[in-house]
Amino acid sequence: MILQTNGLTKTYAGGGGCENISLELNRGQIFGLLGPNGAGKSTFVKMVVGLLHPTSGSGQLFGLPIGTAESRRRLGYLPELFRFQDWLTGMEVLAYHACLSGMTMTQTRSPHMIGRFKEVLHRVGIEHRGNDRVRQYSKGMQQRLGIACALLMDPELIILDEPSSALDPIGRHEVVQLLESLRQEGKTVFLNTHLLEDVEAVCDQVAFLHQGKLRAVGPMNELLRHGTNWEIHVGGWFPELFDAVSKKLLPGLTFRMKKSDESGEAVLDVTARSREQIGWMNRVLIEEAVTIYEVRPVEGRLREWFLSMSGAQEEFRT
Ligand SMILES: Nc1ncnc2c1ncn2[C@@H]1O[C@H](COP(=O)(O)OP(=O)(O)OP(=O)(O)O)[C@@H](O)[C@H]1O
Repeated sequence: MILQTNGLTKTYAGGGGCENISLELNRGQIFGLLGPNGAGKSTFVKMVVGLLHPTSGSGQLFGLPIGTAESRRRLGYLPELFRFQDWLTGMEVLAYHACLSGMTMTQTRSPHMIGRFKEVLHRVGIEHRGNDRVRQYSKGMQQRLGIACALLMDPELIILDEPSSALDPIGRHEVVQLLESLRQEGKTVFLNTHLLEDVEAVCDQVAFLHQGKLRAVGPMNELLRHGTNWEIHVGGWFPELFDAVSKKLLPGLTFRMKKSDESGEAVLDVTARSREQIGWMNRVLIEEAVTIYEVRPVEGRLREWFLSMSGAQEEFRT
């Protein structure tokens, strides 16, 4: 096991933080931690890398207590809000990070290390800018440099907090490819991100944080299979029913009209947290004298899952 946390909790003075997080991360996995803004994702990661002291709970990295220098030796980390010394060149930033990892300046000037700096810059696609100062980099290039810093010492575990937030679609695609190549090399990756397409493309395991609490964790295929999206084909539908039905729904249960025609036949696209909620939806429809012709699950997508887990109460009308 690479990472294990037991009831990890951080409570900030003004509230917020995260509560009682127990997670396990196995070697070779790409793990995606999802959640809306302010859910507590960065707080969790900061405790794991030793930047924040937990209020309670514990964790082990490589079997060593989190927060210790020893537990960090095999770890590469890209913080969410990174700021580099913008008067340094990309190569110099990497040399500085090598020194932070325990090397001397003389060692960073060895042909081996110069080669390594060029290699990681190449890996993130900015090798041609290595001798330019960081202040001349775009935000996306700085983010790429941050990923290069995380990979620099060839860590076994790479923790990336929002690695693609400043990248254009090509850059994001390249990050997904990079993550896949890291997995092929047997590395383990922990990813905090809002970019659901990236998570869908690459993660094996997904956890969902909401208001500081862990709401779900498991293999992505399994979580999506527990399908949150259903189609209900009905008869006897008329537009005024939309509000009547909406008023009776439970948190996490939402629907939109997918199709409807003048004869009163309609297809409702329903997002639910559980099968029981679909039972409730059927009951509500029957109470409104709607005829149900067919109820069937639709293969889930991460976006729908994310919205239903967040308890999004938005209803869409088409
Ligand atoms: N240093 C701090 N002091 C006080 N409260 C904080 C601090 N850092 C974060 N918080 C609060 O803790 C909660 C979780 O914040 P955190 O940054 O961990 O969330 P997040 O899921 O990473 O959000 P985002 O996706 O927006 O980066 C929020 O309510 C936030 O306001």
